[in-house]
Formats: sequence, structure tokens, C-alpha cells
Amino acid sequence: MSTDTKEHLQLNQKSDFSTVTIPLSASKSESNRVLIIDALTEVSNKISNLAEARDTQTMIRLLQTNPPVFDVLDAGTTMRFLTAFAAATNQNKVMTGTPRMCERPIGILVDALRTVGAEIHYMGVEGYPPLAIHGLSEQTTNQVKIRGDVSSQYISAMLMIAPTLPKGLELELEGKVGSRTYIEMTLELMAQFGIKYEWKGNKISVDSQQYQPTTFAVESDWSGASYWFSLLACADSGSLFLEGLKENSLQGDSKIVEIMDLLGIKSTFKEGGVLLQKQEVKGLKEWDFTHCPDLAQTVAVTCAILGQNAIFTGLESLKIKETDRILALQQELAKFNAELKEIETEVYQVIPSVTMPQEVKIHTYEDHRMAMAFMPLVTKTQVVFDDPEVVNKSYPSFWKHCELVGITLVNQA
Ligand SMILES: O=C(O)C1=C[C@@H](OP(=O)(O)O)[C@@H](O)[C@H](O)C1
Ligand SMILES: C=C(OP(=O)(O)O)C(=O)O
Repeated sequence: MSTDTKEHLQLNQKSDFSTVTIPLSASKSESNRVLIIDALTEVSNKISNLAEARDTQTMIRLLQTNPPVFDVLDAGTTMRFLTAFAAATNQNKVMTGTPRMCERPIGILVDALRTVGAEIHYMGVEGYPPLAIHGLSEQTTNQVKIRGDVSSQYISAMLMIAPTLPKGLELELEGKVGSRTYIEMTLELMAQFGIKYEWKGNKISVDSQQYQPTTFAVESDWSGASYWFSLLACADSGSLFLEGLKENSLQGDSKIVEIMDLLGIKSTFKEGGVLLQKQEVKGLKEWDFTHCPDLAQTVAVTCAILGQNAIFTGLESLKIKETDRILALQQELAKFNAELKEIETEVYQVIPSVTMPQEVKIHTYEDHRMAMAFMPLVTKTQVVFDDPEVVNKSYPSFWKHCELVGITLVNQA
């Protein structure tokens, strides 16, 4: 995935951010769910605006070609959702991915699938991919206990297959539940495809039933939108129109509206998207990222640039994502004299930058969000990325969209 090309980011000083429209690409989270639901629906659906994200394109390719080995590359949802899908559709399948994917835990999902009767073996380290799935020939029970504090993707994966299981599923969520908004997204999408469910306390029940053919258009990606909020917050002036975002979104990362309201961005929903304008910085004192973990990098960099000593909590899941995002943030923020300091167990403080070097070389750790989150630094200094193509995981058009606001990648190799 990495190339040797070092590319620096250049902000054209004459660039005028006002009235620039960003044609955001679609959400990979919504896309990957509707693709699984579509594959589990007996009659065909009309689905439009699927994400260009590599994670989604990988899902499409694997579902269409159905090879004996599902190599998901670095896509977490693709790994977790296809594991449950392959088991529920009683297939023999090897699940694998990049070396990092094989370090991301999957034991909680495997245990849940084994509880309902699936036969799954670890081919390497217990609890981690690669896996050998040998189907689910008979459902043994519909009662499953599942931890909610590691990744919500295991819960979403179980929920999507639940209606297709002969006995349905009663899922009991144990412990703290992180990324809850993604579980809500899963259930809401299932409901849009005709599924009835009940969520009371820590129990989610889904009876055996059929997905109904539906017409569905995927919304633009709020996680991808966050980088544009951040850019405008860090810029001296301007306004941006982000296309395809809705005020009532299924995506929990739409929380960025509230966060950025504190960091100097006014959001106005209009026909076809949201208009971002500058306003005074009210100040971000603290934020809990438990239910919007993918926003943490964006907001950390924004605070570091804007001089906000914010307290961040709910970052527990960041260590098992595309990279250890806590460590990655700490190392890269230090390059412009900012910090993400653990002041108590799992409580972090952003200590903003006071002096900005003339150039900052950002290492991207094979993590798309490390590249995109640090892009707004271009408003303050020259930025060099070791692997700009890393953005392809979720947002292949990212650098093309940067050009719309006068930010260009210049090859230094
Ligand atoms: O279900 C989803 O689409 C996602 C859930 C979140 O993961 P966790 O549940 O592991 O926090 C999020 O970080 C990821 O980018 C997408
Ligand atoms: C964590 C992410 O994705 P996944 O877990 O699906 O690889 C992400 O996109 O930030």
C-alpha cells in the first residue's frame, strides 16, 4: 500500500474558499450494510450511490465473485460483516486481510457465531484472522451474549444475519457499549428493509423474517465531511458547501456539527447539503468520543491548531483500528509541538501547538484518517505525507476535492 513517493501539500494563497462545493463521496458504513442486506434479500433491491471507498469496492467484488478466500484487505466492516454472512449462508470460506487486519481482534464475533452453531477455526492466532469458516448447518440457540466494549461491528454483523436465522436472535449486550450509533444505524437500515426488531435495555431481539425489497440511496459520508469542517475551522476565512449530507442522518459522525459549532463553524442545512461558514470560536472544553471514534483524529488536530486545551475521553477503541491511533496521533502532533497527553487513565488532553515548524512530515501509518485529519495543517505550514494514497480506504477522491479549495499535492520524489 505504501509508496516511496513523498508528496507535499501546498495551499494556493490566492485560493478563495467561499462558495466552493465539495461533492462528498458516500458513506462506506451505510454502503457495506446495505450490500450485506441486499445479499440476504431474496428479491433484488434498488440501491444507489454506493461508496467509492476501497472498503466498499472490496465488499462488492467479494460478494459478486464469491472466491473461496475472502481477502478483505484492511476493511474492518468488510471482515466482520462477511464473516457473519459466510457463516449464516452456510459457506466454506477463508477470511483474511492485511497483516494489520490479522492483528485486529475478531474473537467476540467468532464466539457469538459459534454459540448459534457456526463452525469456525482460527488458522493462525486464536482470536484473530485468518479464519476458516465451515458454515452453520443447524442453529443451536437464539440466545447470544456479546460484549459491547471492543467493537460494535461484531454486534452489527450478528444483527444483520439475525432475520435469516431460523430461530432469529436475542442478543444480550454486555458491559459498556461503544460506537452505539453504528448499532442504531444497522437496526435503522434493517428496518428500512422491512425488518422488525425490539431493543429494550441491553437486549436486542430480532425474529426470523425476510428482508423486503427496497429502494435506498446511500447518504454522503459524515466521517469524510469532518475534514472539511476542520479545514474551514483552521482557515482564516471562507465558506464551503458539502453536498449530499442530511440533517437527520443515520451516521453518528454527524455529531461533527455540534463539535465544530464550538470550534468556529456554523452549519446551515439547505436543499442538497450543508453550508459551512465561519463564526467565533466558542471553545471545546471536553468531548466524549465513545460513539463517534472516527472523529477523534479530526478534532484532535483541529484543537491542536486552534489552541484548544480540550479533554478527550472515549478513545479506548482507537488502539485497535487501522493503526494504534492514540500513538499515531501523539507521534505526529509532536512534530508541530502539540501533544495528546494521557492525564489520567483513558483521559487525554490536547496541548496545542505554540510554535509551528516551516515544514511538517506526516507519517500516515497505513491509516487513511491520519492523512486526512492532518490535511488542515496546510493552513499553517507546509505538510509532507509519506503515503497520500492511503486515503483510498474510505475517500479515494479526497485529494481531488482538495484541489477544489486550492490545496494541491506536489510530488517531491
Ligand atoms: O460499523 C461501522 O460501520 C463502523 C463502526 C466503528 O467501529 P467500532 O465499532 O469498531 O468502533 C467505526 O470506527 C468504523 O469506522 C465503522
Ligand atoms: C475504523 C475504521 O474502519 P474499519 O474498522 O471498518 O476498518 C475507519 O474507517 O476509521
